[in-house]
This record gives sequence, C-alpha cells and structure tokens, in this order.
Amino acid sequence: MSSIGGGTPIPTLKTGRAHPHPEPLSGSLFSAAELMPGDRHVVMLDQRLLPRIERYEIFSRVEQVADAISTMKVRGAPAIGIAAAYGLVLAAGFIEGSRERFLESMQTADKLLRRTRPTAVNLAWALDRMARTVARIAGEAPIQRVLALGAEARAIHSEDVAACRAMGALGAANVRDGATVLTHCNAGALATGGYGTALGVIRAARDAGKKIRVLSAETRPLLQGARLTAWELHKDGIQVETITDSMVASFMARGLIDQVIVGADRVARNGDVANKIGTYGVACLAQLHGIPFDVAAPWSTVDLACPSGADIPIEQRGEREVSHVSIGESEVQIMPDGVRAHNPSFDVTPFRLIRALYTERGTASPLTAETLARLAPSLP
Ligand SMILES: CSC[C@H]1O[C@H](OP(=O)(O)O)[C@H](O)[C@@H]1O
Repeated sequence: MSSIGGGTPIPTLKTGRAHPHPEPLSGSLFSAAELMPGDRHVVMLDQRLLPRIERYEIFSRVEQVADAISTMKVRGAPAIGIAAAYGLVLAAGFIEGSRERFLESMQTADKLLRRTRPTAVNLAWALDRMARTVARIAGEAPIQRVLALGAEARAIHSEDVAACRAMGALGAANVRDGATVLTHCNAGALATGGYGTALGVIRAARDAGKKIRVLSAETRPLLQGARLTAWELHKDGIQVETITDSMVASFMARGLIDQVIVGADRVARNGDVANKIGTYGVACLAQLHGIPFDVAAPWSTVDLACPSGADIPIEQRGEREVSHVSIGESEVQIMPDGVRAHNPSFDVTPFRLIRALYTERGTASPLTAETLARLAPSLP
C-alpha cells in the first residue's frame, strides 16, 4: 500500500498536552482512541482482544488507522469518526510542500478512511468537518497545518463526550429506579469518545442514584455485548449480566426486562434507525411485549440527507466472522467447511417501534420526521 505523504515526519512541536488521559469514566480510565502529545501518534485499545487482553497499539500512519477501523480494532459509530479524524492528523504530519500538494495528499487520506465502513454516518460527518479545516489551513506552514488539524480532531472528540453526557441525562430521566434494562451490542465509552450513548444513559441513571440492572445481549457474531459492554460496565461497577440473543424473547415474555436502550449508526430523516444486526428483532419483541424501546445517539449520527432506513447502506462483512469465533488472538471454527454464511453488520428499526431518541440537542418522542427535524440546528 503506497504511503501518503511519504518521507520523514515534520518536526514535532511540543504541544505540552499531558499524556492523553481519556475522559475518566466514573473510575475506569480507558478510551477507544486518543491523539498523543505532539500530534504524531494515535493510541488505540484493540477491542477485538477484549476482555481477555487489554492491548493498546500506537499508530503513526493514516493507513494503520484505516486498517484499525476496517478490522474493528476500533469500532462504534462516534469512535470511528474520531479515529478517522485522528488519522487525517497523522497524514498531515508527513506532508511538506505546496498548498496543492497538501490538498491532494489529504484528499487521498480522506478517501482511504471514508471507504473503511459505510453504515455509520459519523465517519463521513467527521471527515467532512476535517475537510473544512483542511481547506481553511492549506496555505499555512506544515507544522501549523498539523496543529490546526489536531485541535479540530480533539474538539470532535471532546464534543462527543459532552454530547454523550447530555443525552445520557435526558435518557436517564426515563429510566425507572429499580429497572432491568436490556442493551444490544456496545454503545458505550468503547464506541464513542467516552461515556457512551446507550451506556451513557445507564451511567447517568446510576449517577442519579437509580438502582438499575443491565442485561447485555451477547450480540452475535462479534459478541460486543458479551465482550465489551459486560467488560466496560463491570469495570465501572455497574451491575451487568449477559444473556444470549436467543434468550431475549423469553426474558421479555417472563417480565424480566423493563426497558431497552440501544445506540445507533445512522438515523434517517424519517426517524428510522440503523444499528447492530439483531436490533430490529429486539425492537419487534419489545413492541409485542409493550416494553419501551429507546435509542441514544449524538447528532453526528443523524443523517437528514437520508430519507429513510431503506436508503441506509448496510455493511456486509466477511463470512469468517460468523463461521469462526475469536477468543483473544485465537479463533475456533464453528461451521462445517463448504457451508456459506451471511454477515450483514446492521439492520434497520422503523421509527414506529422507537419510543424516544435521545440526542445532545434534545429528545424526539414520539420519534417522527417532524420531532426529529425540530432538533436540527438552524441553517447558517
Ligand atoms: C455508539 S456506537 C453505535 C453502534 O456502533 C456499533 O457497531 P460496530 O460495533 O459494528 O461498530 C453498534 O451498532 C452500536 O450500537
């Protein structure tokens, strides 16, 4: 793979930022991705290895960041947007020379990152925002370009954490004290800049003094619920138990689940929500059993240019993620040779099945095109 920019990196200015201590998550200090002091390296927790192995990797090139997103070392809609923004900062650090040369190389880096994963609109949103900064500073000195892009990427990161806290507070108001709350996949600190969206609602409810019990659905095929949500909440001292995806229906039928809260990868203009595969089934079961089904997502997940869920691109991932189970660095084949597997990574939940969408801009409930549009920022 040809490297972007090539050559040796531009000398680093000491930016004086303390080692990136991620947003403290009520006692557990970890973050999906951080830009290190000097804006030349990104550190990421390899989420594929959790919970057995906590391994942080340090990347210096945008190609490494793109690979980390594609292979899901870093995953989660806001987290991959933040990681991609950091990847552009790394790319800028290798580009000397003219404004035109800079713009051309940064566009190459943008394309590399943009094609990593299609469903989470946060990736495109973050890259579009960074592209505006690229255009604004293209004529500046190389080191100034790196500093400006580093500042913008860090702003994207910190704004996401603030958004998670704001939506968490809104959602927590609708979490009943003593409730058992089901969540699907991982929409926590590991999937965001920190604090989490669905898990941000759970953290905020706990911080408001509510006694809640979380059930994390394991979420085949990559088991984000069993591996990541269980790990993250347990580290934070929040009571969490894991059930298999196949248990959700009977747990609801037996009255063992009071409400559901999940994240999102893209919210269409009519309120349809794309989220991890299996979410739609949980929403149907919740409707059948009269259980409130809520979604938490930052506004960077809302795509008003996308008319409905039918227009959301659904990522198709490799069959091996279904035919094999990964445990740490090893994997075990669970399917017979010669049998194909399907692996759509997301599905779409129609807005009619959703009681409320919590964003940092407010709550849309009932969730409709109209209530969603009311939260949109006014056009400049
Ligand atoms: C706040 S993360 C939203 C979303 O991202 C996850 O997908 P993946 O693990 O494939 O990146 C999952 O759908 C979460 O709900």
